[in-house]
Amino acid sequence: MTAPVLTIDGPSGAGKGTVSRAVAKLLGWNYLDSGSIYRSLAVAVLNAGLNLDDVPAICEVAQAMLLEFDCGDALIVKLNGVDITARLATETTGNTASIIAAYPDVRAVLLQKQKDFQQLPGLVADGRDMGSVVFSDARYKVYLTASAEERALRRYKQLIEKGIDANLPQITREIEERDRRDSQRTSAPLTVPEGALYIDSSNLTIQEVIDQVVNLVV
Ligand SMILES: Nc1ncnc2c1ncn2[C@@H]1O[C@H](COP(=O)(O)OP(=O)(O)O)[C@@H](O)[C@H]1O
Ligand SMILES: Nc1ccn([C@@H]2O[C@H](COP(=O)(O)OP(=O)(O)O)[C@@H](O)[C@H]2O)c(=O)n1
Repeated sequence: MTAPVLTIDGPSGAGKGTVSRAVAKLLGWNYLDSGSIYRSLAVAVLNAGLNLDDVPAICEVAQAMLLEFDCGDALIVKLNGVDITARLATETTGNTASIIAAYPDVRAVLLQKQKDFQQLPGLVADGRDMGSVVFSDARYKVYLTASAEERALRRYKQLIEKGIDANLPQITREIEERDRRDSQRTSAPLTVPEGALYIDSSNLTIQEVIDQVVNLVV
């Protein structure tokens, strides 16, 4: 039996990670935070001091990197044996991830690493192209969004809570820039997958979103 997949795609700060983790826990399913794979590669690329337009070198780093995920209450990620969890959350990492994620060759190298997460009893997969490309035949699909102002405010509060210095106007600009880059790239752009349940969470609580998503499956 193939494991059923629930995909949750959407822009930065929409609540994908929060909702996906909660839904995976409620269903007892596995969880793939595909953005953390792109973010981990961004850390590896920054560590190696590569130029962000050196695609062959980025692909080489992507192929060689060894990632370990510990999906307990909080996600812990190790890159080649070193805990990089704290560096994953920064906006520098997120923006770098968005730049290198636009290269089709880079996406191709990371494809199988993501597909490997489809294991019984099921998978909740969060990202930009989960329902459109990586798990295009998923049984359940959600597109989760919110206004750019609301998403910037959420991200700002999240960074401050983590003790990371943050500036709201700058985050708003970066969110808009990332939306543009993620939606306009030619390879696996951010899009509403066919048949997806569309949820605008601007005026919904986290619990209300979780309820809508779980209702799709049970
Ligand atoms: N519906 C909501 N209402 C208010 N805050 C939310 C909502 N959904 C998520 N958040 C908060 O917004 C922040 C970003 O959520 P996150 O799950 O990291 O988004 P994404 O994975 O889409 O980038 C988190 O601090 C989270 O608690
Ligand atoms: N499936 C995915 C997931 C992330 N990404 C890229 O990786 C970046 C970081 O992803 P993320 O999910 O951690 O970002 P947030 O939504 O948490 O800000 C995104 O801006 C995308 O450019 C992607 O291209 N495809």
